Amino acid sequence: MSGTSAALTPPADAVAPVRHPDAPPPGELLGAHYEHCFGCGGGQPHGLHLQARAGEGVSVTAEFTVKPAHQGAPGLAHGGVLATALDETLGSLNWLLRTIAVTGRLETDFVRPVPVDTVLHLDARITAVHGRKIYSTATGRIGGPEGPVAVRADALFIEVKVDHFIENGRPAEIQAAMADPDQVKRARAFEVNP
Ligand SMILES: CCCCCCCC/C=C\CCCCCCCC(=O)SCCNC(=O)CCNC(=O)[C@H](O)C(C)(C)COP(=O)(O)OP(=O)(O)OC[C@H]1O[C@@H](n2cnc3c(N)ncnc32)[C@H](O)[C@@H]1OP(=O)(O)O
Repeated sequence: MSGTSAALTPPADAVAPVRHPDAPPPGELLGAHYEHCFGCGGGQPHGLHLQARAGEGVSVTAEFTVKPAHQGAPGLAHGGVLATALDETLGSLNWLLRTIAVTGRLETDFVRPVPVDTVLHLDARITAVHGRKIYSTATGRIGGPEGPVAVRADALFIEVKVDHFIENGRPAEIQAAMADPDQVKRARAFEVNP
């Protein structure tokens, strides 16, 4: 069972994504966008610690090992955790555009059960851009990067400004982030696109 809703089908006048000239080269780790992010942050003890790597064009790869803490049914990954891994991998694509964007819609197909200790090989790419709307797709394979697809997702990310976080985030974390020069530098750099 699979299929993509109309909201995730790019309109006819959507354009191909353009890799930013300053995007990390293929093979390079992208790094966390925020230390306490549940998906990628190194400072988040309960997080997934996903590390995405730039691929060719506007694509990324990542590996996620399913841990006992990620179970839904006995010995099997929880679907929501797998969706999080897909969401995070898809979100990291926006750093190749140097655009800050948040998930508007995420549609996930769960094709095969994923046992604990499995390495999920994630592969994601941006398919089209229409104004602030960024269309993307991802797969998660098991048994190796060329193994069978266990999960897949299509997504729509929406471009936002840094103010999206400043206006909506809890003040304590926003103040801490704004006091961190690396975080501010990283966030502001993405607002000055050529
Ligand atoms: C110095 C301070 C430090 C801060 C620095 C931080 C740096 C962080 C860097 C990077 C962060 C990346 C984080 C990635 C984390 C992984 C990904 C996530 O989990 S993100 C969290 C989950 N997502 C949300 O929380 C979104 C909640 N939703 C919203 O805030 C709004 O709904 C938002 C921004 C998505 C859209 O609201 P609107 O008012 O800006 O725009 P409208 O006009 O509603 O939509 C624009 C277009 O998009 C379509 N659209 C919007 N939502 C849609 C949907 N759900 N389905 C289909 N289309 C949708 C609309 O139909 C419209 O299309 P038409 O231009 O008219 O063609």
